[in-house]
Amino acid sequence: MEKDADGFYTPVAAAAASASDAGEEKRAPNADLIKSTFEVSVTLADQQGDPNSPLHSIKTFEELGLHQDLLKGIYHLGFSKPSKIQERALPLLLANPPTNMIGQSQSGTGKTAAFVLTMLSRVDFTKNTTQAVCLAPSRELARQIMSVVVNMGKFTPVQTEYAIKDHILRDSGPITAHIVVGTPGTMYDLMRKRIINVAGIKVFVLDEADNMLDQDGLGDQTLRVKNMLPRDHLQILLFSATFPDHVRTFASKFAPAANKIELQKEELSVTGIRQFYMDCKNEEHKYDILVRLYALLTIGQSIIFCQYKHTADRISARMTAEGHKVASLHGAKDPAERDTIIDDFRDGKEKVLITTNVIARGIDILQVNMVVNYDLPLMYERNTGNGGEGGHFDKPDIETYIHRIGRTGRFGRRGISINFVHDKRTWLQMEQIEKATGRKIMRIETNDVDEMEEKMKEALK
Ligand SMILES: Nc1ncnc2c1ncn2[C@@H]1O[C@H](COP(=O)(O)OP(=O)(O)OP(=O)(O)O)[C@@H](O)[C@H]1O
Repeated sequence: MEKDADGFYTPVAAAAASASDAGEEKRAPNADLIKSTFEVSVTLADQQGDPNSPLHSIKTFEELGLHQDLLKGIYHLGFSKPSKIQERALPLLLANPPTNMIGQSQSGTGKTAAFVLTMLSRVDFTKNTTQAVCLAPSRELARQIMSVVVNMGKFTPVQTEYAIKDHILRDSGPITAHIVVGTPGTMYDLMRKRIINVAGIKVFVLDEADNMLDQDGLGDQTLRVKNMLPRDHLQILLFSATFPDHVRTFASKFAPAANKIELQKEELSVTGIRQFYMDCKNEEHKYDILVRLYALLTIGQSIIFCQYKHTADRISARMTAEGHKVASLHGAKDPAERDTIIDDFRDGKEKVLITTNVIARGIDILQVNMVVNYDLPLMYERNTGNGGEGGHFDKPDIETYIHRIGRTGRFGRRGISINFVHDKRTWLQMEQIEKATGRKIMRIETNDVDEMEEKMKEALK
């Protein structure tokens, strides 16, 4: 991938420029923004011409009713044609009067641009007050969304601010940024303390909406934020690759009378991701196999998902001690460290990232061509007996599986996912995943490194 000066935009510069334009030297809003490598591969053109592809569109961006300054931003990012979700959603999102939207489209098909363009289109830049807020489940995703806002808004005077932990200086005054992106806990805090003035907010976006609304996840915090917002004239946008049935009903209440773009069950994951499994003998064997895969993991970049933080730490410490270069990231690390780890990975300084579900959703790093489910994603189920005390992890978490493997195969690229199974229980869990997603998971022999290599290289061709 070539990184020429034009195709490799550094949001830091734009953020600093927009901060100083507004005479706001004190709080450079996006000073820690990541570099984004918005590279577009030639194969995309073919896929965008295929009517069955989620990247297909018959319209151009010009036909979608976007402002000239936003079209410039889009082309600056190297986008030439909209994807299906962008083509279908944008005219509905931009129509007046504003209507709510529940938008579902496979991982890596460009949902972010759809809601970012809506926020940028709805902001009145003559008013220095917050008009659009966007919530995401992790700081990593919030920072990534912000880089899209800054990049797409490069030719607009947009002012932005974060609502993520440890970002806002304690003595900082009220936020006047047009668009605020963050995680629900911090967003709520800033609204409650009136650092964010909610009166002018007219767009409320939930990325990874099913996760943000889930009562077992961030549902309570998200609802608290919503209750702070003006009730009239608020356009609510919910986007995700998955909307399981138990969230769908709540989503419809949360965003009443919404336009809906939905996927069928069999369309949930993109076809460019080839799925494999490896039959390991036991937990220790899983580790051995991972180490044997190391050379393959570093051909491009890879993400290894574990169920627990301590597993991620343990295997990364062990691999590091054995001379391999890996990084680990999870929610118990402090925010500054998390930012450095993900930025280094994004920049390709680290090739293998061992992590938990914290980055299972939304993270867009085009060079990631392999995802390993070291542990399959499992759902916490509360016990039904004994007054509901306690619970256990036994059922596969289908949605998280879809999001995890979706960290590869972005926007038509090829990718591989490998699941480690090691006993009857994990085998059955994988079978359930296969059934629920309707996609075959192929076996790869664990003791034949050549076969492994051959199959994987073929899958990436
Ligand atoms: N019209 C387009 N042309 C070319 N590239 C695009 C286009 N729209 C989006 N992209 C690129 O495709 C990639 C995936 O987009 P995005 O991250 O928005 O996916 P998503 O649908 O939000 O996925 P997820 O469900 O995993 O969050 C990004 O790198 C983005 O820059």
